[in-house]
Amino acid sequence: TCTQINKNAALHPLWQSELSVSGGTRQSPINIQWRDSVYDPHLKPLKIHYDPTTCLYIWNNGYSFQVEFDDSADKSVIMGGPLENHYRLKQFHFHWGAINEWGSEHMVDSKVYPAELHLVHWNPVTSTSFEDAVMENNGLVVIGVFLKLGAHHAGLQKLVDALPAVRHKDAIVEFDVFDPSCLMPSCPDYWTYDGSLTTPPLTESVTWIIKKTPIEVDQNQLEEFRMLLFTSAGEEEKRMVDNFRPLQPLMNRTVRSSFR
Ligand SMILES: NS(=O)(=O)c1cccc(F)c1
Ligand SMILES: [Zn+2]
Repeated sequence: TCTQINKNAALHPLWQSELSVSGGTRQSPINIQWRDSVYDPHLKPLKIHYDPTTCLYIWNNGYSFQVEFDDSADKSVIMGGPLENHYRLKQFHFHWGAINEWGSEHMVDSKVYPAELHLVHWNPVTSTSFEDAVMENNGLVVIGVFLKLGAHHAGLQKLVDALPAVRHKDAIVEFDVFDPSCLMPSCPDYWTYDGSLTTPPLTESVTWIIKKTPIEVDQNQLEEFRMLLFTSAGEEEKRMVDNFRPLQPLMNRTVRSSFR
């Protein structure tokens, strides 16, 4: 069952510290109850300007595959939405399940998706580096996009084609021009709430922006994610699946929506 898997996910070495993060009041991910979210008319449209030439490389960090960007200038930035200033794109990565029945970190009315994309940005106005921003209140903004099973996603395929080259933990391959805007749904609607990183250090420094509408990817593309490995070359192979954190308590938080 889903809870059983969640427990397994929580016991994965990565999240062993999971059980020890006490005192957290704004942990992620959460289940977004649509009817409890509050429409906020002051929320602006999210503005996204990614420069495809800032894309650097793709690598397997042992719990996901991650695409890193050159964040030494304000070239790939987001602004607007709930944000007071602009934030720089640092990296994006995914979370997914062993089968299509689960895999996302956030849920909407307890509906779970087979995978979830996270685009990670940091605040260059209040921090001098991504590493600093990780420790800053509202130092980070992560845009979450749900993936659902459906049509082939041509933009994603360029990423999928690079995955065999980063099958093992710590593998890295140059990944040149890529515009992650192609992974964004066209619908502007989103929810936003204050939360945390969903992997260690689990710091409570994230303004989450969760897109309401999923993007569609096909079965073959999801299966390519599941062929990655948690393990390094030479170790006994462990498939990289179920790399999501279990739901965390909402506690004293309100989820705002940009749409009625
Ligand atoms: N999964 S996540 O909360 O987006 C995340 C985890 C760790 C580091 C980071 F920059 C983002
Ligand atoms: Zn993530």
